[in-house]
Amino acid sequence: MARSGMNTSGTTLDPDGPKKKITKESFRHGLRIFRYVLPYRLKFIVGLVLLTLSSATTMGFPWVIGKLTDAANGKPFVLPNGVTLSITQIALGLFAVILLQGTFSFGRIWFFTQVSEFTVRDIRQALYRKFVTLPIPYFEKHRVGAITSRITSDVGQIQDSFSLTLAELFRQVTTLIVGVTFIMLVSVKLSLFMLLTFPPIVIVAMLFGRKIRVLAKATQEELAKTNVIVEETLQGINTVKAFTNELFETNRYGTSLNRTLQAALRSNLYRGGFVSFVIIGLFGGIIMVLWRAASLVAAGQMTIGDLTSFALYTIFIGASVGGLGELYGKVQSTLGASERILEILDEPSEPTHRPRVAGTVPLQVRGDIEYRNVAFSYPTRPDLPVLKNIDFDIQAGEKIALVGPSGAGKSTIVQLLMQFYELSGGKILIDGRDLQQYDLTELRRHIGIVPQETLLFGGSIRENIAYGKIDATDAEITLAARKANAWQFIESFPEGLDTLVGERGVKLSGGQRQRIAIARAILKNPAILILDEATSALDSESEKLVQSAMDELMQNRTSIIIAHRLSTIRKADKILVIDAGRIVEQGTHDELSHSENGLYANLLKLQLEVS
Ligand SMILES: Nc1ncnc2c1ncn2[C@@H]1O[C@H](COP(=O)(O)OP(=O)(O)OP(=O)(O)O)[C@@H](O)[C@H]1O
Repeated sequence: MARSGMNTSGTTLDPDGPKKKITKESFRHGLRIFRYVLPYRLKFIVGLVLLTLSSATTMGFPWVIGKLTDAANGKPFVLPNGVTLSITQIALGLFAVILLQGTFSFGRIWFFTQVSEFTVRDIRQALYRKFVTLPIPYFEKHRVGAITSRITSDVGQIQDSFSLTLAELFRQVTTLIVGVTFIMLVSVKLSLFMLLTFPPIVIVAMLFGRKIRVLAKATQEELAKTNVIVEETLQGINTVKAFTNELFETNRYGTSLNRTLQAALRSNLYRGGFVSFVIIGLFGGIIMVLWRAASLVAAGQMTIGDLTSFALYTIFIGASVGGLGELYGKVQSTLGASERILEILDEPSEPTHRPRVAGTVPLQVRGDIEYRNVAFSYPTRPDLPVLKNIDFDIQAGEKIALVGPSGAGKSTIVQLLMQFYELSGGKILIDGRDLQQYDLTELRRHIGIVPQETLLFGGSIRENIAYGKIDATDAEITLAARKANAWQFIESFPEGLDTLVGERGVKLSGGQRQRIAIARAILKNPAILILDEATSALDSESEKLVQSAMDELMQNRTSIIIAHRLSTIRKADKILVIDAGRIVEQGTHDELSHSENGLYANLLKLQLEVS
């Protein structure tokens, strides 16, 4: 699970969770993400060449400055062919170096960012395609927040890497190698002295920095905890007040705030220490090197120009050593992110959307259904059998009602028909053929569903109805809406079918939403229909409209209804009474209502009493 750090304003930072140690294995694994770069390898190579050139020009800069300083000190710069360059000429050369450096940098950024943008788009696309084809159990085992952060923050992390980190890494390493070579060329004695002084200081500073990061993270975690308290109590403010726990909650928040404060103070102590260490340690080191250098210059073993070059290279080297430490952390996060992304991409998809074998006709479904000794437990709770030995037949065109107490397993029975889960035992046949042998997509195309709670997507009513058949014409949509008794209310909106619904649109009532769902199903025109009746009561007018729309929809289809209303149950050809995952009774309404001690007769009595 990704854990998010928080900055002091409480927004989420650093979504990469626990960092991984860079091992050969994790490195090799993370590198697989590069296959998404392959299509853009030409751009990548151009970027790399420009990066090399820009690094080279950067490294040439201190060298030319040294020559300029020497020229100022009366030691002219002589080219290998014997030509002496004037100060102006050297300065012009310096200008040329900078001009090149600027141009190369532009090109490098342009090419690398292109590669990263294209790559990131492809990775997001691949992830999304994977998400929607993952089987349902995956979504029950993982939180949606965790899944979406793969496509947002993890991909973002990778984007940074391709556009920045990689280039930085390359540059720092070349700076280090070239820089050390150059200072060695300038003065071996001073270089050795410098290398013994500086790197240890930089390494200590890095360790210091790491400690500070750990402490900062602890502060952020404490802060996150205080935020949880605020959120929790504000969301449940009614409960807080009803239990008169205002003082208790205030104290709880206060305690948590104090913990944040302590953590923050501790981290600030280190922060202060770090700054004074940098001032004393780093500048102390500089003083020591300068002292040594000054002695060398005084002894005539080194020119002022060499000293200048040397000092500049030293600064470059120091910066790159420091930068490498930071980059190490970034590479770690990137490897972690890419591993998490690859993990999802490697998940097996549902075998949907298999291309149809050429020459075969589209699947026709009549609608005979058989459940043969079906046993089932949910993958998240494998030890809890939800269905046991479910065995029944439905002839094409029949209406079957599933009734039974809450939690009996009715919804589970119909979910299995959609093949959302794998059976633990037994089999389900449609038109005499095992469900397993169907192409999932083709099969689901023939099953329609009207759920208890209709999910409307943000958009127009038209789009929401057309969800049942994406390419439906306006006439088809209108006809479906009419048949679903939805046209009346749609017409009453000024924008008609274009009325926006969902989060930012009009709010439809429960009955209206159901009729939209029915219109969707009518458009889809499936051979098999699953109706999950809403338990919440509608007013009688709305109830009548929904009921007659459902009757219209059920005509000439095999229908399985999770029934809560007597009127529906009476009309069913057969009723299956489910209790604790078994079929305990089956028959028509008349048969079952007369069996004295039957569960159905009892449920019936209860419902009559309620109404
Ligand atoms: N996704 C799931 N993961 C794990 N267990 C589940 C899941 N969905 C349902 N269950 C469990 O399976 C059992 C049967 O649930 P199901 O939803 O099929 O009952 P139901 O008869 O449709 O109930 P209701 O009438 O209240 O909707 C319940 O014990 C429930 O807790």
